[in-house]
Amino acid sequence: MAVLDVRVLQVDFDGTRPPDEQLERVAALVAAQEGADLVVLPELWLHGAFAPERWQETALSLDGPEIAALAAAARSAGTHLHAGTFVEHSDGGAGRDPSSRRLWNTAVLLNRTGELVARYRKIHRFGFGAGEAELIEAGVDLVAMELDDRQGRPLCTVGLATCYDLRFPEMFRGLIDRGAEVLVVSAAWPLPRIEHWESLGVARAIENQAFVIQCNDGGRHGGLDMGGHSRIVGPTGEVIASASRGCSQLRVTVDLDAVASVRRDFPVLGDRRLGVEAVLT
Ligand SMILES: O=C(O)CCC(=O)C(=O)O
Repeated sequence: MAVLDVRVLQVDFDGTRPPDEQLERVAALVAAQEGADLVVLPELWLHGAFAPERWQETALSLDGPEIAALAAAARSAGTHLHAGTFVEHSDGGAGRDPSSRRLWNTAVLLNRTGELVARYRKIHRFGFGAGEAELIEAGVDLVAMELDDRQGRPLCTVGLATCYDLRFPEMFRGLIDRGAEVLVVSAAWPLPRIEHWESLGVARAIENQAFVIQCNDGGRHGGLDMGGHSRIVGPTGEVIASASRGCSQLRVTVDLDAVASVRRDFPVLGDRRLGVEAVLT
C-alpha cells in the first residue's frame, strides 16, 4: 500500500510579528515534522495577504535566506515541503528602481533534501482589478510534480494551486491531465466566504477523483479574519480531516491507492467530452 504522511500547518499572521521572528517560528514547526512525507504551509504567511502595502518591501528572491531557512527545516525533518506562497520579486538587474520590480505570488516546493524542485506562480489573481490583481503578475504555467518516498522511489504526483485558483475547475483538470493524484491548495481565504472554500474543495476532489489538501491561514491578514478550516478531502469527496480557526495542525496518513481504485471503479473521467460545444451545436 502506498501512503503519504501529510502534515498541514495552519499558521497565523497578525502583522505585528517581525518577519524574521515569523520565519524562525514557522521553520521550527516544519523542522519538528519528522516522519512526514509532505508538509504544507498557507499563502503569504510571511508577508500578509490583503496587505499589499507591505509587498514591495518584503518581496524576496527564491535564492535568498528565507527559502534557505525553510530548506534547512525540510532537510532536518526529511520531508517534502510545500512552503506556502511568497511575494517573489525579480529585480531585473542591479540598480533598477525597486518600486518597478515585478512581483509574483509564488508557491515553492522543496524536496526531502531541501532542494527547490518546483515553483508555481499563482495564475488567477484575486481582487477584481485591485490589490493582488493590480500589483502581482499572473503566472502562466501549471505545475505538477512527482514526490518520492524515503528510498527515492516515485510516490505520487501533486498538482499545485493557490487560493482563488480553487474557483477555476479547468485549472484542476489541467493538473490531473499532468498526472496529479493529490491537489494541494495553499490559501489566505477569508472567513466570510469559508463555506465556498469548503464546498469548492470537495467539488474539486469529487470531479477530479483526487485528494485535495487545503491549507489556509489563521489569524488576521490586513485586518481581515482568515477562515482557517484547512482540510484533507479524499477522492470521493469525503472530508478526512478538518481544522477550525486560528493556529492548527492536521496530520493524516493518506492511502494513495484510493485514487486509482476510485478512478477504476467509477471511471467518470473517461467520459469527458472535450469540445463539447461543438458536439451540442
Ligand atoms: O475566492 C475567494 O473568495 C478568496 C480568494 C482569495 O482570497 C485569494 O486568492 O487571495
